[in-house]
Amino acid sequence: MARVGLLTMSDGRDYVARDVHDHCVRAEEEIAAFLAGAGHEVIRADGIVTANDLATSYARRVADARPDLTIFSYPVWAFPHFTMLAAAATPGPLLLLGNIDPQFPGMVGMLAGGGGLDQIGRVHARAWGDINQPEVSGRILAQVNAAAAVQGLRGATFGRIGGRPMGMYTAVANTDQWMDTFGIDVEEIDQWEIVRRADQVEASRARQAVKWLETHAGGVHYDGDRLTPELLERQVRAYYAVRELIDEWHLDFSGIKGQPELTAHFATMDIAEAFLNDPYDWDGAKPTHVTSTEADMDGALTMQILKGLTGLPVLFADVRHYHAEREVWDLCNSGQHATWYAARSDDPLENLSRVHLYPEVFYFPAGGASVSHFAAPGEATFARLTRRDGRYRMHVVRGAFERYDDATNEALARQSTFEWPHAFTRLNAPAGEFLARFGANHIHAVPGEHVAELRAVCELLSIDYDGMGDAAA
Ligand SMILES: C[C@H](O)[C@@H](O)[C@@H](O)C(=O)CO
Repeated sequence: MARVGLLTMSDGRDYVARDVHDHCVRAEEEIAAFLAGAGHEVIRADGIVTANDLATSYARRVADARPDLTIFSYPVWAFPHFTMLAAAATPGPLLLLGNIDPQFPGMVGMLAGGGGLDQIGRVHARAWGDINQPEVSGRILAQVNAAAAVQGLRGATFGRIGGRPMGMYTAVANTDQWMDTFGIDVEEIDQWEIVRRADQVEASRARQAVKWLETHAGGVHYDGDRLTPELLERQVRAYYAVRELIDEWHLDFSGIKGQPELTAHFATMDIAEAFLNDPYDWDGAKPTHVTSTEADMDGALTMQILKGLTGLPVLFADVRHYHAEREVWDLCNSGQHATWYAARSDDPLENLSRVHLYPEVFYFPAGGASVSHFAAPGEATFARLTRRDGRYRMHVVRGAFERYDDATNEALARQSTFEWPHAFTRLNAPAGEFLARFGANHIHAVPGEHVAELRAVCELLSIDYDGMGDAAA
């Protein structure tokens, strides 16, 4: 649910404003009803804007409610300086909405206002037409969702637990640039805190959780070495330790370095990361907390934006392999995929029934469980924030998760790392285009179609939109 401000621009001549007043009010009521019907909170101005001082005072009053997006509606010709004054009093994202009604020159009003904003370099979005038309309502809702996701970043705090892993430049972002572009602060927290606090977690809590996993997971494959009940308990303790850090440091999203210190000498963070990203754990339902593997900052930020758009758990994966003969990617992760992706069910037990906990592989001598499953099939939107020569861009590509019969899934997974989670994926972009341009080793996804929203997010953040394949259009 977003908070949307709504102002209607009109004519500055009292005798004209009077004659078009009812038309303006009807148009505003229709927009307000549409937005409320879509589940959003609407903050309407105290009246129709028919004078310069009202443009400022009405806009200030609406801005006081800190809307995620403010819509300037143009059902009739409107004096353009009203737009400029109202925009000056509107700090947040702006959408100009023009009608397509030949009887009333609302389109002229929108273009004159928009042209003025362009002249001063004020970023704004535009929509036009009959709000009852799906392409129009869809464009408006994409802007509303994008604005809510972007505003949701402002004032947030990222918890960077541990530093850069394995020399991974793509995992590290510039904190000044984050504050300037996204309004996000970064807390640097030592991984030692996980080790220290894990020790203090009540044993019974850890045992209870392990019991739940043993009962409900598709399999817990203890081997008496890399995966034992004690190691699984340690991973559960680490999960609770990170939950404590999130609460105490007021973290909105996080990343955990893991390699090599924890994965060599403590345990992997796979259980922690999987269930932090999940909308549940063994204690019941809970909000998801975006947590990136390898403390990947721009990865976590991409996930936080995708969560802001959908409210859903978000996938974090390595771009591990391309099966050219199948034109399918193996999006696997040396860390975790939220277990929700195993069946995308509201019933945690249905998801868990498809999850297998395997002993960690040779990369991770400290051991623990890897959280393995094959992502359930379905359409999805894939995205990743990267930087080119210091400038942010958002790679966006459509695609779909695929899952095959057990034997095929296993055969494909054994070509990479069977024990890790896999999302076999068909992308709507040629592999050559993708590999030539994709600027990171990690990719993120959410179910459904979100290309228009991501394009709007890039406009609002003044970063480059880099659509691939059919998302380029
Ligand atoms: C186990 C390896 O170090 C992996 O973590 C590495 O290949 C990556 O996934 C890097 O993103």
